Amino acid sequence: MTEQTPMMKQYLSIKSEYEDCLLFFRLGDFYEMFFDDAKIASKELEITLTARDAKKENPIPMCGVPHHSANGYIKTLLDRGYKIAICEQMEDAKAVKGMVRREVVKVLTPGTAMDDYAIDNDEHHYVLCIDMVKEYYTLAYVDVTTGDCYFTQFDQNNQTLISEVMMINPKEIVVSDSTLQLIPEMLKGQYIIQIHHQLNPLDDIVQFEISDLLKQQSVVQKLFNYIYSHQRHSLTHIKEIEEYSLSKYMQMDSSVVMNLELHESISTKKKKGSLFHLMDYTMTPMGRRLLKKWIDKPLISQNDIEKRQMKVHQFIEQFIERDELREMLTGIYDIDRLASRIAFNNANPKDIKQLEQSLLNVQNCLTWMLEHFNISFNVDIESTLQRLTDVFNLIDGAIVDNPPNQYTEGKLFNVGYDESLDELRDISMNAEDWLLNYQQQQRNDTGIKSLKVNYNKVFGYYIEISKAQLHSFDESHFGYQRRQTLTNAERFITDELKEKEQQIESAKEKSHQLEYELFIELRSTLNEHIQSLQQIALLMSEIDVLQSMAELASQHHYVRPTFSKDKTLTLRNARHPIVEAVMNVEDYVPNDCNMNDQDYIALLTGPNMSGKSTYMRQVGIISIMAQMGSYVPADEAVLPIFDKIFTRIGASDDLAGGKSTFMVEMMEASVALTEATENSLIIFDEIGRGTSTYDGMALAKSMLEYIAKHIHAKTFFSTHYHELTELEESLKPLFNIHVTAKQQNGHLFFLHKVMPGAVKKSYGIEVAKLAELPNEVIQRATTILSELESQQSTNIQEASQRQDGTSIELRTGGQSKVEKHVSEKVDEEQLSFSTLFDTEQVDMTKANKIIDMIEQFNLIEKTPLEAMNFIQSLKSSLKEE
Ligand SMILES: Nc1ncnc2c1ncn2[C@@H]1O[C@H](COP(=O)(O)OP(=O)(O)OP(=O)(O)O)[C@@H](O)[C@H]1O
Repeated sequence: MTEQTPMMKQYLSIKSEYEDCLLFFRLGDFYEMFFDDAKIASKELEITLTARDAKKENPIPMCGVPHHSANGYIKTLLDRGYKIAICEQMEDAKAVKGMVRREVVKVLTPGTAMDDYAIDNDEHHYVLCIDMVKEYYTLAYVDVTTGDCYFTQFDQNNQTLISEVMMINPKEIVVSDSTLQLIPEMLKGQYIIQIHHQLNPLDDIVQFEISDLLKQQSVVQKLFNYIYSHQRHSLTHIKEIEEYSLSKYMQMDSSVVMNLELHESISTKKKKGSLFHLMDYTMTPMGRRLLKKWIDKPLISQNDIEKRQMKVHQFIEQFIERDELREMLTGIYDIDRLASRIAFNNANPKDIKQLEQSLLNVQNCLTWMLEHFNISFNVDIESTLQRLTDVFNLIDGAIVDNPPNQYTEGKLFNVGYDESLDELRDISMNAEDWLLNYQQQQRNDTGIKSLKVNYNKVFGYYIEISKAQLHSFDESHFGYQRRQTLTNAERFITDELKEKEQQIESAKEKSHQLEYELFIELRSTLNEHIQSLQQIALLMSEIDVLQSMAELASQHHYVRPTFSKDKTLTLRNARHPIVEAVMNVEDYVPNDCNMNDQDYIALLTGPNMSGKSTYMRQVGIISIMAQMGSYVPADEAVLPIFDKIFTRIGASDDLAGGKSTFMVEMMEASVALTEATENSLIIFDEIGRGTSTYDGMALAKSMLEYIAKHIHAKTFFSTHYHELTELEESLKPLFNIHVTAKQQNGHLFFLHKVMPGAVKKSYGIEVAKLAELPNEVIQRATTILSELESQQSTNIQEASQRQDGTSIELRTGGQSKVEKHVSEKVDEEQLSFSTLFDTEQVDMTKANKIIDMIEQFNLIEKTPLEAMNFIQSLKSSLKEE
């Protein structure tokens, strides 16, 4: 081992305390990285890997980034999940002999970084801690940049965990070693997971409101320990932890967020094309974050939903006042994040001034609200106005209009804010006049008209006389001392000038120091108002989201939905808001939808590309929008309140998790079938197509039967298995609908209109033709299809003949019809057709007779008792025959 230089020793000693971080080690104008850190950083940042002591036996790998442009590099590394320790020089290298003292000033992690460049205005930056307590998952998460903090717990169910984590979308997840084993692979593949080690008592760390009960939760302790170990800062700005239960909101499985494109478009993975993007007419970053939260957590209390609707309604009605309000909202900065910066002592003078400007605009908005709208909020507007006036006056009286970014540069405070500061400033301000006077006086004394008094950084103030004037000049006579000789001039100082210079310099220095102290003081006074600021931010974000919903409804002609008590679902002329928004409004074909507690499974058929997915998705999206309190894209909307939504749409692989398309499909279906209730909405798009036709069809059919028998959830089920449409005969709640298309002159036209009944034809080959598959393939497919179709009809004929002229369809169809009517009334499996009528002894003629009698009797209209009596009499009459 070669002996390390003192600087490398210093590096290694600091690095040993930050093993899990990339250490950005400040050397002059660069941050340097060494050893493995350098190898990682050079690869990730695509910068050159060099070596220190290249000529020695063991050169040290090294790379670096310029200090002034480090932010971009840091952000890249954070986005890729690295932790970064920033180590600065704590002394002026020129002023010290030997090693400069260096210290780590901050540790940045993807979820705890507070700097502007590392955070996205429109999104929360949550750090999420997951823990396991008995058979519960406990989750605690916080956004240190805004102070929002939440806690929830639920049964140990990995699907629920995945859904909830995807909804939170944390920047990093913190777990202990033991919990790591339980975390589903899918989450490990998608999120940055950090292992948590140390645990200090919570009391030493937090200084915000926290109930004793939550304090005892190990997940809360672990979360704040993790944050504290990186921020090393008191967490005064963290808002009171909001505890919620998943059942307080509409629950959506993880595929809903993706399939209904709540956050991003499936095809582009961008915000554009998502429901969030469509709905976003907010004017502030705080509003934007709240809108996202409302999309993720639709309400289930009708009362709460209607309260929001009423507010949206007022904003819609008063559109002129709303326009004014929107204008005023534009001038409001991110008060939540400004408040957090104040609490973290990293707010600069510009931040404080932005806060002041925001408060002025908030004041205007709230006064406007009081004058023109009659909307009440959880926070009282008048008392909020009073509190914000206090903070506004504080800043307004203190900081100048255009302050510098740094509070070490002076010129921050208004004249009159502090007497001593004014005095110090007078000295430097008056210096100018003094110097002009002094120059004039020297010119008079020496008789040299071109004499100048000037200043430079190295020599301070000096008197300059040109060489041409020097011959007639006796410097000692005037007490001039030579300072510097130039080609054309000589520079002097005098005792008087030196003394004045010291006075000016020290006044300047003192005033900077005083401004710095005053700024720190102002910041800590503002710190006492953090809670008020956070309340103001919450109120403004709510106003912003509500006006945004009003703007959305007005611009797109949406309607206010109502909620049914009897499980009716009626949509008239409903549209898919995102699809509609990207095409001409008149090109979109609106559709109706009708369901009730008797008919609640819609089996949807239609050609590919006709609009089946769009139709089903629109019902899901409309339900979410309605339960957010928003208006919806339809002419009329009556909806049940859904407790949960499940979707299985399109192909999605979980290759990272090692699961095939079909496996994912079955898992998603399984979640829906086990968790859905009669108040849920299930959207299944072509379930079963990932396997053989018969397997797929069998699975699809049995799922539909299961939903009808056990779940009774509102279900939309699209399929290309036309055989399934026959279920309408036997499965009472199921009804067929189809999306229309027409074939004309060999061309296929999509009409996108949803109509009752099933389609008889798939048009698969016609759609393939539209996709411009080679003509030869299309023609061959047409031949194969007609061969298959004639083969199938021969098989059916043969089967009928084998049954000695008895139609199989009639037999099975008839049997199930009886079973259905009977079981619907008596709901006992043992009373099925076979046990009731001993099938062995019922021939086809008898079966048909039974069916006729049942239909004549109109069993379906009767009470269970009447039904039972009728069946008993039927049985006896059959026996007698
Ligand atoms: N109601 C509508 N009005 C106008 N255009 C529509 C409508 N519904 C769907 N479309 C258009 O048709 C395209 C295909 O729709 P969608 O994906 O819903 O078809 P699909 O029947 O589910 O197809 P596949 O069976 O191949 O999955 C959409 O991208 C949209 O452009």
